[in-house]
Amino acid sequence: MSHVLGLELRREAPPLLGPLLSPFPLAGSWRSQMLRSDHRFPITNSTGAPRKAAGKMNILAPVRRDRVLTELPQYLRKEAALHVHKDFHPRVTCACQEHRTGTVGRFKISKVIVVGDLSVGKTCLINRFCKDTFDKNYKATIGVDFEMERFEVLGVPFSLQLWDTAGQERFKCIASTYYRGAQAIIIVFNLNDVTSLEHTKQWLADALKENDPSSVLLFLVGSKKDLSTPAQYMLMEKDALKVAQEMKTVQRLPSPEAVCHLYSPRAQ
Ligand SMILES: Nc1nc2c(ncn2[C@@H]2O[C@H](COP(=O)(O)OP(=O)(O)OP(=O)(O)O)[C@@H](O)[C@H]2O)c(=O)[nH]1
Repeated sequence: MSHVLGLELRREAPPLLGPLLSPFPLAGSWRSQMLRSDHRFPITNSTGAPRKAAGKMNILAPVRRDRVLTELPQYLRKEAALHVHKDFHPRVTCACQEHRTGTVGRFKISKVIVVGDLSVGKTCLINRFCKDTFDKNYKATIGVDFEMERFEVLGVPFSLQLWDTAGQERFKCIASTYYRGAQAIIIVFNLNDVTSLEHTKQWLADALKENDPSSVLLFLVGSKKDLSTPAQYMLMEKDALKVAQEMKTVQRLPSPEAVCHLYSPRAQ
């Protein structure tokens, strides 16, 4: 199961990530950190004993069933859609089927960074997505954390790297070194804390220092919906949509991708 893979990855990151990341020039933060370090990560089994060297080792677990998309989900609102087509371009499908994906290689990997104020719910959002869990106890992220989710989209293997960054000021410096090479930025704010919404502009500005605004996808996500009253929620939604619009205009982001999602990992 891919959420297990996420945990496994942390223990055995370099051997697994090596072949995954090598064809992808942008997802370099983790890799370059590892390349810079002198550590050697032994390949071990669950008991910690080294695995036998096998001729060929199938290290990837099958893609989780709910991560196999046989058709692209249709958008609910066109203005909030990442794609408006029903299928890949025939040339893309053909190239994938014939393994002619060139420099992209066998795997397509996208890097997503999740940023936002302290305790807004970034880790919970990722955990709900990757492990379908929710922890009500707060444990601050130190520096960065990392999850990997594998998909199969219209028969094409696809992996998502999710980088969970710390919201605490003292870790900002470490976390920001992992911003580079993101294809998507998720900025989280707390629906019950207007200051966290105001701070999203600064989080975006910092993340865009390391990324190309013309190609990055942006999501503004409001968390802790279960803790707000309908009246509070309506007000906040209005403000959040305004901020999302402002972000698009100020940062000249490509239009439909700056979208506002309002979310609660508890309520789902
Ligand atoms: N009620 C409720 N609590 C939430 C929700 N999302 C997160 N929390 C709680 O808020 C606290 C902080 O959540 P985290 O996900 O750790 O926050 P974070 O943004 O990762 O925090 P940092 O790592 O410090 O940046 C935890 O106690 C969570 O249980 C939500 O949607 N509803």
